Amino acid sequence: MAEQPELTIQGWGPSPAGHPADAAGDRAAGLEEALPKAARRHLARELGWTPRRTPPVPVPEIRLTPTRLPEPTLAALTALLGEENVRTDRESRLLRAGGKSYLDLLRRRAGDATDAPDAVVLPGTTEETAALLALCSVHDVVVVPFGGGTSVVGGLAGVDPDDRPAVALDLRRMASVQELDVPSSMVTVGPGMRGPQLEEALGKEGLTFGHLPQSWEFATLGGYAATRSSGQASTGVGRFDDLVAGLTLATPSGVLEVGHPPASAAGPDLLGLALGSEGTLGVITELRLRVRPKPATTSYEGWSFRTWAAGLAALQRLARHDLLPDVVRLSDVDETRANLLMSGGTGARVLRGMLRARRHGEGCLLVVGWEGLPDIVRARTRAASALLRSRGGIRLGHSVGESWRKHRFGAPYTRDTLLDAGLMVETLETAATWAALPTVYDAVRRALRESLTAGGRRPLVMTHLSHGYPTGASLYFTVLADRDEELPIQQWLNAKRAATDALLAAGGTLTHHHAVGADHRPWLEREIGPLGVEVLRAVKSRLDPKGICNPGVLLPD
Ligand SMILES: Cc1cc2nc3c(=O)[nH]c(=O)nc-3n(C[C@H](O)[C@H](O)[C@H](O)COP(=O)(O)OP(=O)(O)OC[C@H]3O[C@@H](n4cnc5c(N)ncnc54)[C@H](O)[C@@H]3O)c2cc1C
Repeated sequence: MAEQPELTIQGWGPSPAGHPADAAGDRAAGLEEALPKAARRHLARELGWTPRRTPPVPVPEIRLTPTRLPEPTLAALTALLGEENVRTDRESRLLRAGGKSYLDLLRRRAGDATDAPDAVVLPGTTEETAALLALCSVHDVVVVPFGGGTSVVGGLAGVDPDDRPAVALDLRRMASVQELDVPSSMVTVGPGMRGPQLEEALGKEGLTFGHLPQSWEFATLGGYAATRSSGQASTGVGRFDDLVAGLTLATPSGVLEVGHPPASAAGPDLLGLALGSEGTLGVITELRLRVRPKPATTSYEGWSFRTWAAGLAALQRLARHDLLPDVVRLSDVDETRANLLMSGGTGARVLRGMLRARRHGEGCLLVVGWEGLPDIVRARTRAASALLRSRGGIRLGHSVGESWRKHRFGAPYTRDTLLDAGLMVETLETAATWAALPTVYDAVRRALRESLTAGGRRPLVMTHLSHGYPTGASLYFTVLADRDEELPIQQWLNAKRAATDALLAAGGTLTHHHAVGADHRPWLEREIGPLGVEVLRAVKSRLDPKGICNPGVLLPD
């Protein structure tokens, strides 16, 4: 198994040389190199923030409690998996301590990893995983499946109401292509595989998978399935759910095979229970995924709308006529302004000047991308462009679209730099119908502003629409504020609570693609109702009677 880059313990990955994120600025580069002067000034003015050095505590000083696994349990785990696949060393445990939410990073940066798993276990097959779950049930050990470790909702928190010892079940040994069925456009893979490895394997056959979330470099296919992820091209290729033809779920009560390609009417679809189960029902140990030919043509371009409302109306119109591009991303005025300032360079300056000259103000940037056969791309582009233009859109050309594509994995690297300079940086997301989107947008921004405005501090809330559907779209909010160094965790918890209440009240979903995790579970009942929660509990207690499978997430207390 080839070594893959690791996420860092206190942030995102170390930027590999030559990675596009280098242009956005990696953490070693520091604030001055990561952000152009105009962007630093803009943030200071908007936020009431003075840049300062707030580096994380050195890794050797991070606090970790001794493993709580009793000796007989460790011996049983070792007898099952072999010594090299049961790890209790400091680094293995630190690397699986939680995910990559702002709260996770705050804790790790402050030197706290007391919530790290007691051990890391690495099964190699479905059978080994099932045996491991049975063993952990007997020994009363909590099991938290660990894919790429990129959860942003506390999905790896490992919290157990009974405070039992916990292991992180790392899936990296199950990370290969097992079968490629070209006539059926289907690939069978291990859940520990990451996107880049899958694309490399498929590319040799002229195929692609096409699921590209911003966490693509590190997240795993099993993690995508467990959280119902959505990638940047989901409007075209579909959500991850749409791409799963079937999967294998190892549970403490046995192994389930769900999904019957190409389609089946044999009762309710059990695949839907496994997708989004977040490790609470067992471990996804194999995935059968839909693949497609590599697109012969890709075309990305930028457009500008005078206002957010005009951009929304244009996209709604595209959706109604089934003309939405494969990638669609409309930024509001705040995000457009910040992105143009952050990208710096002559291109952004020329663009701003051109928009002003056409009395477009700063506008709202729309990035669209089409992929597929040349004739079809051409026809779709032509029809969609005519509609965008008729709704007041100004075409900015391919360089804007290509620039977004080049830098699209860079933001998490920049986040590390901003955290080092005294900022709070976090994102949240939802989805709503076209009718409800404007209300949800206003309500969330208002809630965040009210919660985070205090003592000279003001937040910057930047929003974009992405993942379009015939019935609505997803909204993604990025929030920056001067960090409250006294109560940084409370500062974000208050804001998140206010935003979540607001988006639910306005008709948004609790989560469109980040999942429930530990952070959203107090609100799950509001989304699916008390009976819905009882149904999920009943399924869990049948598959996981001892409640060892990731008990800290999804289901409310
Ligand atoms: C910077 C950044 C950008 C992101 N961008 C996106 C985005 O564009 N789109 C998006 O959808 N998400 C995004 N995310 C969220 C995250 O990447 C996704 O939720 C992803 O699906 C998690 O995959 P993972 O392999 O890292 O899973 P992990 O974080 O390891 O686990 C996530 C949850 O799934 C469970 N789990 C993992 N593997 C399995 C398995 N094999 N069987 C059962 N349960 C399992 C875990 O126990 C946990 O509850 C982003 C996160 C970050 C930090």
